[in-house]
Amino acid sequence: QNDSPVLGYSMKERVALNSLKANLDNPFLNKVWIGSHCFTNTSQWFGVRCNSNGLVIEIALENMGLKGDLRSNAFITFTELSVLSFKNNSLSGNLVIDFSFNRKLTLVDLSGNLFSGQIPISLVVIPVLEALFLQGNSLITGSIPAFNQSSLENFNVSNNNLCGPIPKTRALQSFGHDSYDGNPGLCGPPTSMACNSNGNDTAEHGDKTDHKSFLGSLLHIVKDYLYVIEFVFLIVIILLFVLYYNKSRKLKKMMNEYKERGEIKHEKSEDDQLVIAEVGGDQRSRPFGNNNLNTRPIGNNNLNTSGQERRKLVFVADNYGQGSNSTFEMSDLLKASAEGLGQGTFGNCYKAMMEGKPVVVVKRLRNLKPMTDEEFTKQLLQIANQKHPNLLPILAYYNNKDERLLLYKYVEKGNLFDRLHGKRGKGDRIPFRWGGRLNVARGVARAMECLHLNTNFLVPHGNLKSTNVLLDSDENALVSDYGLASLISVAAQRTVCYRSPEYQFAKRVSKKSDVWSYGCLLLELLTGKVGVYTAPPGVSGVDLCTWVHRAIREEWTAEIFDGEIAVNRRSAVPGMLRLLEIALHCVEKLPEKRPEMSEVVRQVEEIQFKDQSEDEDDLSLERSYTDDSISTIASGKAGDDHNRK
Ligand SMILES: Nc1ncnc2c1ncn2[C@@H]1O[C@H](COP(=O)(O)OP(=O)(O)OP(=O)(O)O)[C@@H](O)[C@H]1O
Repeated sequence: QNDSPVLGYSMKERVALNSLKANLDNPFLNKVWIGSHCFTNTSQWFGVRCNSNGLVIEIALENMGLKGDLRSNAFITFTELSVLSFKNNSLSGNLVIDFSFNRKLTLVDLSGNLFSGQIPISLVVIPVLEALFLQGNSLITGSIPAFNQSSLENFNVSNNNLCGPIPKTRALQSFGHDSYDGNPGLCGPPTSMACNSNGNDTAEHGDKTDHKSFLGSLLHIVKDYLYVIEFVFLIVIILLFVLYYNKSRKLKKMMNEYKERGEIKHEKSEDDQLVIAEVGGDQRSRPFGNNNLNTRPIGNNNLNTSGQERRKLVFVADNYGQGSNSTFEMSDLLKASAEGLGQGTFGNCYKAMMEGKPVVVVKRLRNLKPMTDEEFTKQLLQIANQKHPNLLPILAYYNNKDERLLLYKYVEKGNLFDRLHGKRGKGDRIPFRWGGRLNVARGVARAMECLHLNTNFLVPHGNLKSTNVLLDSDENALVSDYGLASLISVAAQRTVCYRSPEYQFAKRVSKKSDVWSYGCLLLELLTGKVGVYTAPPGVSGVDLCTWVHRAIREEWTAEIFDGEIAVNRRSAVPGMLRLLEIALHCVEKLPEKRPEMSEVVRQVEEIQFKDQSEDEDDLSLERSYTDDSISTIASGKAGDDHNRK
């Protein structure tokens, strides 16, 4: 198979790519898929990436209006393929693709097409599959195969025509109903549609697409429900009785404990649980819950983790837990209106608004690795003890056996991703100029240096990206989510953003992978382009490293910098070029070639910012970009691959 060492690519893969090209017959691909598709780790073919052996590891052709179908054997040659994405095209035909030779696939995204047929069974046996997106094809039918890879972190088959019960595998049951919504024939948890007694969905077999048959089967459900309703009622009564019995027993025990310590004040159950509505499509405000925990804020840095303390909000930030306005209790939080902010790697985030209290953000942690309460508290306090003006402090945490929450101040100006990419092309966008971006680059570098230098911490950030950089009222950077990668399972860590090349092998985050992420963040700041790994659903991004290297190599130099900073012209160009050089140094393929964060801070701080008003009318932009400076960067720091041409 591997004829790559001699040629720099595999001949078989070349034949397969050419056959894919012929099959898709897309004018753009026909034009640009020429020459060698790989030369060791360099690919000039749009959407194709190769590894150092010249084998294809990624085919990503997204949002290109591609038509036609994908042959069943289209990918069997690509044994090293890790990422396959055709999202948001118009591909059709039966999805009988054979993936059994693609044992290294981590991401398959065929969402937003017109595929029909069943979910390929060969995907079930891919041991490292982390993400499968098939949503929005409308025509995919049949049942969901029993995916159960422990690596599977993202799964979405919504808005198709799937049917039958959702297999009760651990992996499939771990996703929310939104991964399955829009399939009228699917039943069983996590959907709210019950399956009938034959194990089939209540809407009969989902292959039937017409609404009439669906309505007919709905009547059938109602009939079935009438039969089981008495039984359910009986079960509920028994459960309530058992719950009541348990609760009163625990209450008695707790009262006795309090009595023994002469501390009895309130009568509350230990079992009171926090209930927070999950984030759904509907992001309207709603109350967090109506439980009434007996909680009170404790003083600053009160780190007592006894059983009683565990059920309270523990305030860990400076200036919290003392001032009358800033303090609040879990009961205030439970009464707050909550607005979903998003679903991230570490859990869901909510904005909580309490009457007369500061607005806070609650992060409900999930995917935590197994650890005792004490271990959790210890690690969390290590994170909370990181103090730096560019790190978003943790205000408080809540550690209960079923629920672990982190609380942060709500940062009004939102995140860097929205600042960079939001409202583009709209009249109300406030331009994000060079000075502001340089300030953010500096702030983030300092925050990362602080994390890397603190010998008591020594946990890398692990998930640096533009949505984890928040902007305070003066647009200073506040890095968030630092250290949380150390709390989550290794499987969940695989979803971290901006995967560095060595991450593919080591599967662990490190200081050097943080440096890589910082370099990618700089490229996002400089180009104003959405990175492929940070792109939210429905937005396509580019692989920033590949794109910038290619732009330098092919001398599209005037296109590298975002138009909004390009207007700063003469005064800014040397600084922009220097920052680009630093970014390219940070994204060196070999981790040992990347600089330490303290070196990066020194270099970024050396960049001088001159008042841009000096040269507002300067029209020498083109000249600035076509001078020798960019080619110097290309031949110096940007790595070997762009020197080859
Ligand atoms: N303290 C905060 N103030 C304002 N917005 C916040 C705050 N914390 C998080 N956000 C925003 O809430 C959204 C969800 O955040 P969250 O950290 O859960 O996910 P993420 O950053 O998109 O992904 P990940 O979990 O991988 O970091 C993001 O847009 C983030 O910028």
